[in-house]
Amino acid sequence: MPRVASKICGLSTADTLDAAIAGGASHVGFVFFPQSPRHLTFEKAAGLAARVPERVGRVGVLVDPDDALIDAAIAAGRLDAVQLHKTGRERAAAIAGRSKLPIWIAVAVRTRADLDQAQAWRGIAERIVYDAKTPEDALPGGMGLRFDWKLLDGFAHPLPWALSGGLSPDNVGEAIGVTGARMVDVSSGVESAPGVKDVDKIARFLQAVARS
Ligand SMILES: O=C(O)c1ccccc1NCC(=O)[C@H](O)[C@H](O)COP(=O)(O)O
Repeated sequence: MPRVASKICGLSTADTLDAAIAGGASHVGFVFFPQSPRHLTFEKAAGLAARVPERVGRVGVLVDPDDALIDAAIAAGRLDAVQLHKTGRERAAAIAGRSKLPIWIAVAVRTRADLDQAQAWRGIAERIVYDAKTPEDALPGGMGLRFDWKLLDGFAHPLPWALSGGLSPDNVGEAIGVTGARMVDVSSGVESAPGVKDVDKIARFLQAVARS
């Protein structure tokens, strides 16, 4: 088991899912957001979820979802956790109560002040995913953007957390060294084109994490 856990997000094919599992990912991410090039139909998610062994967590990535979407995603993806983007505190608490699953909250970071939002999630979220803030008209994640990792220096994390945003096989070792992250999350950094995961990049990313 590597010292640092990894979530490979936005998987949509059996071969890239298998590469993430074989490479030692602790979690795999399934995106349920039609605007994303990584969006999964429920049928596809069910097929992928069936390939994931018990030791690997299945995380559903959703953007302010309604109950019908949450319920269908949990069932199809056999989810172990729900990662929420752009979802308010009350709504996230309702989703936690309804789903009985751990909630991961994406906190969009550009400045040090953005980190303070993490405090509000005590008692609701199991984990904070610090991700780079994206432009208003863009996807809330999976954009390959990174924030200044130094912003995390000395920050008193209220909850377990993961580092995300613009990570790649070439920079993840440095990112772990600078931030002390115990979990990292990647999507576009292990792709050859938006939504197209690359088995070699996935393997290189997980090897770099294992070395750090
Ligand atoms: O990846 C998506 O398409 C996506 C769409 C809508 C909301 C969230 C999304 N991704 C969330 C993730 O967990 C990504 O892994 C994270 O944003 C990092 O992405 P990247 O910078 O491309 O590694």
